[in-house]
Amino acid sequence: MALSGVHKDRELRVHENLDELSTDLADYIAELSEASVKERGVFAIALSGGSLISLMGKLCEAPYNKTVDWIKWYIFWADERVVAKNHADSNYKLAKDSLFSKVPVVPSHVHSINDSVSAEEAADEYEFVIRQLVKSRVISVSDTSDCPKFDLIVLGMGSDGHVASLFPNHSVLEETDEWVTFITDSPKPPPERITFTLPVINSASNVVLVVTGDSKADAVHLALDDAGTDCPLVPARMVQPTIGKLMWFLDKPAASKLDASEFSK
Ligand SMILES: O=C(O)[C@H](O)[C@@H](O)[C@H](O)[C@H](O)COP(=O)(O)O
Repeated sequence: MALSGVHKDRELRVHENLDELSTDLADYIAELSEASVKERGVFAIALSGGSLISLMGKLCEAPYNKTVDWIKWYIFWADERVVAKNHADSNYKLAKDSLFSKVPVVPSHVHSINDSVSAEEAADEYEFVIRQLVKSRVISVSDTSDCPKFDLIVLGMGSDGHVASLFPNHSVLEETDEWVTFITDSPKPPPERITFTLPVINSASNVVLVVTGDSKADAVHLALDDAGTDCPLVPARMVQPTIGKLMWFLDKPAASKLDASEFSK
């Protein structure tokens, strides 16, 4: 690892290269899975789309393919594009093809959205599914709110600082009543998406942000450094788990505009 730093309730790990980052990410997720299965008997994980999925790929290789207790995994999407499940844009398809077709997850534990209804209906239905699984304790409930407490939510970040499908200056950032909401005007195509809201993300036991490449360096700086009041508030900066742990996995180009003081804190 090139550098690491702990500040308040978040930790940053900056890696020399993507290979090293992927190994560390697989180790970290495997450890969280083991701890959760030991404590609760299950591991409820929610994923986003984008490059983080291929960066999670080592989880499906030795030794993790054999050591992770895959049948205890319950898989969700922190955001999903409202397209058919077999469409190239589907986050479900991406994760299935790259990860879950390679390890013995239980098909009925994989909770993808209903792709045959509108974005609004898909969000409502997805929230209903999550509510049922909170009732049956597959997903825990937050100690501080009525929100679900996922064992882990894995997020990427766009170069505009968006996370999940929570985009800068979008009213979706203010949604606090719903657990899952929808947008029809995503600046990143495709336009129709469902997304966990900030209260749900911030209620998780663990949140991981996986961000690589120099096109993200400005947004990483805005998300993590002590920015002035005239700096734009990027959604990634609003990811602040109430009780849970926040971990950023970065490569050196993505971390290139961070204040060096981050690493001595
Ligand atoms: O479905 C999506 O589009 C996402 O969930 C989105 O939030 C993604 O994670 C980021 O845009 C980062 O994507 P990249 O890592 O590919 O840049």
